[in-house]
Amino acid sequence: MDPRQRPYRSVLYIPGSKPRALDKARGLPVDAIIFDLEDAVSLEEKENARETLAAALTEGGYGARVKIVRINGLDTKWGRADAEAAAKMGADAILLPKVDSPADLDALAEITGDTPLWAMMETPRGMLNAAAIAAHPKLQGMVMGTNDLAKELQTRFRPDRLPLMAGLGQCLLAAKAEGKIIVDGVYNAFKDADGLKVECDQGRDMGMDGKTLIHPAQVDVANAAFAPSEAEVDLARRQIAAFEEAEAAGQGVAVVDGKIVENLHVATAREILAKADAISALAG
Ligand SMILES: CC(C)(COP(=O)(O)OP(=O)(O)OC[C@H]1O[C@@H](n2cnc3c(N)ncnc32)[C@H](O)[C@@H]1OP(=O)(O)O)[C@@H](O)C(=O)NCCC(=O)NCCSC(=O)C[C@H](O)C(=O)O
Ligand SMILES: [Mg+2]
Repeated sequence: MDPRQRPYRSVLYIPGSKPRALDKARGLPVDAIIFDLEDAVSLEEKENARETLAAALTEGGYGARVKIVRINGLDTKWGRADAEAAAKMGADAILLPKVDSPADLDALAEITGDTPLWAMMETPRGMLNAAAIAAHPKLQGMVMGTNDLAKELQTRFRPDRLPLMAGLGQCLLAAKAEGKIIVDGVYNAFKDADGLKVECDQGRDMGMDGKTLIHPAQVDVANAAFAPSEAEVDLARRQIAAFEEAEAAGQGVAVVDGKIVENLHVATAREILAKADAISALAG
């Protein structure tokens, strides 16, 4: 399936060092997995995690879930070996942390060849260079690293994420301009389903494709928030039908529920139906 057409509602981080979690993910209804060698893995476990992860991916069992390996930065002592190993793990993509500029992706691509790349967007310089990073020919998707970004910006946590909005907006514009996937940052309080829902809804409203997650308990909330609702699907069907009827009558505009429907609304309606179909196909 074209990577842009498939759902990315729930993107779960799994520490590459934890066999139980690596196994559990084989049965979780997530759209994508980030197999992590970076921040979820302690310094003592870095080398072992690479081997544990390679064994889990060789064993397989992750089905249609998109498999993304997050390596350590190339400026760390593990980065190069991670990149070389990740390129042989059969992953769908490799995720580079703390991307500051397209040159960081060039350096990774020299090691990983044709494997598609994803970028962690989590530094002030990365925000400023978001357009150039999104335009990189090997880049498939962006992941917002809101913990690192908050740290670098010295923000305080706010439920409305106002201090992060400039960065989130900048990366969204960049990703959309280049037709790349973009998924939102994690919600750290993994037992707070209500707070997670608020943040997922905010990300969905902004146009994010999905949310990165840190615990299985967060999956259902994200899947629901980033899927088209029944009401949205129903409206999309009615808009398409009304527009086709208007067109047949020689008109360029239809009216549904008191609101105009033009070509561009029909395009959005078709995208909503395509996403709903893709989600049904995954579930089936
Ligand atoms: C947060 C955790 C440390 C909690 O772990 P734990 O106490 O083991 O949780 P539970 O006992 O509730 O776990 C229940 C079962 O679920 C499995 N589990 C837990 N987490 C995951 C997971 N992420 N994926 C798959 N399975 C998971 C446990 O193994 C239990 O299974 P079982 O025993 O068979 O019943 C832990 O959830 C965790 O480590 N989460 C990941 C943390 C992480 O990935 N952090 C790094 C990513 S966040 C980040 O870096 C973002 C970015 O860079 C930024 O800057 O913002
Ligand atoms: Mg980070």
